[in-house]
Amino acid sequence: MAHKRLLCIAPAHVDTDALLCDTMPDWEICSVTSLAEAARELRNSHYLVGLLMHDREQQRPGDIDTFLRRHGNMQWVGVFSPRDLESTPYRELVVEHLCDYHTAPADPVRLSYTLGHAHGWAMLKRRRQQLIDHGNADSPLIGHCDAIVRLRAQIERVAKVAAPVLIWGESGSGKELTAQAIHAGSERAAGPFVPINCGAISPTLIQSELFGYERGAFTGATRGKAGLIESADGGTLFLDEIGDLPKDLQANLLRFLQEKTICRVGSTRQIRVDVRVIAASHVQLQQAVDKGEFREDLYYRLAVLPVTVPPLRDRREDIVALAEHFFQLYASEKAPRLKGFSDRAISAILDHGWPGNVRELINRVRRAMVMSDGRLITPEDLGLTRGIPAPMSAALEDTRARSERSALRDCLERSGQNVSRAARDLGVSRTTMYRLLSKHNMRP
Ligand SMILES: Nc1ncnc2c1ncn2[C@@H]1O[C@H](COP(=O)(O)OP(=O)(O)OP(=O)(O)O)[C@@H](O)[C@H]1O
Repeated sequence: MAHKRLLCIAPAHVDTDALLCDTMPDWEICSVTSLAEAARELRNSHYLVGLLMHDREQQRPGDIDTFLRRHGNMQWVGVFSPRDLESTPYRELVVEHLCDYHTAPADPVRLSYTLGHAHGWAMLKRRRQQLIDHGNADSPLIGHCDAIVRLRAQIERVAKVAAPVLIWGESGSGKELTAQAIHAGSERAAGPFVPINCGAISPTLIQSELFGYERGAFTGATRGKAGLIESADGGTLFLDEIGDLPKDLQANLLRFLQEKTICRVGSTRQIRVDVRVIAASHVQLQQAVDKGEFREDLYYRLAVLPVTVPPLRDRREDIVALAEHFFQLYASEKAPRLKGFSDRAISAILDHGWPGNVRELINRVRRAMVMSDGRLITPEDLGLTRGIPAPMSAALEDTRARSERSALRDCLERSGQNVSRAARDLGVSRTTMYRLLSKHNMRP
């Protein structure tokens, strides 16, 4: 059992020994009388739990807010007079920063239970953070379900050999992450990992992008340039959406895979390149081969080691852990009061089909973290309300409008009233940003 330590901030006239020591004999308690003294103590010592017994004469709400914001990694319990709790700034403090509160005069026994719970809660959070920080140190892929355990084992196996890998998986399921993991686990880990999305480069440019060009190869080519294959020398080339590679380039790629040499556009000189190729596709390439859209010989060259990334809907046991991982990952974008997911949100996450896979999950969680108005993310914040008994639509509209207004205000404030930056932070276009500002009668 971890040693329990409490930092207690109380006015000088409160006898904290008499209040706490009898009911909390197993705790080590440090009592201080001001926020400044508490800040000094926290610079030198580590505490999981703090008790703030409010001193109206000495502590203004703004000072308490600044102090608790700075020390938000602890669990704080407050004791306030009933009069304090009638005023909005104090109620805001309680909601924003405290895990629980009592009204003065506090009952020692009840207070000791609350502090015990706060300590248990802090331990759980610390354990979860340790898992997030270190639990997956060997693999960037979060998850413990059978499908991910199998995928990790496959990655480990194919990383050890040099043959080409063909990764299949739905869009957003983690194909590039899988390719990165194979590269990181291979002998080439110190070399470059060069990704290229074959579907995103125009067919007229892809040849020179991949193979490079010599000076004078075409109008405007005033200097020669190495292509992506050359720049991956000693490392791994990741060809995403390989099914989109034009037919003539499929022939060039096949030649490179067979001969390990390339020819820049506008040159006949063969350049030897040492690259491992990992290709990926969201369509079953075999079907493209059957339809004559993809060269069969290239397919067999690439598919020496096939790896399948399962869709998120087949990894139900991991979805909540992934959602919580991304909540932690983007914690700096959320309001301090936001503590996690409501039970309804967890049910909605589990019920959703995730057609956009992990990328959709990331986008929904990030959006919810910006839009949420409360302490816990709701299905509405995630945009997952289908199939869940909805609150009355007027109330929902009202909640949504309030969320939008507060997200717009926060983002504009953070960006120094810069509309483009605020739009980027919110993940919307500038046009949508202006539409939202006008809808809410707001001006940057
Ligand atoms: N198991 C996982 N653990 C943690 N993050 C993941 C996991 N799977 C995917 N991601 C994250 O999800 C996002 C999408 O993954 P990735 O880009 O690898 O998917 P993809 O299948 O290559 O997508 P596309 O087909 O659209 O190119 C990335 O931010 C990635 O880091």
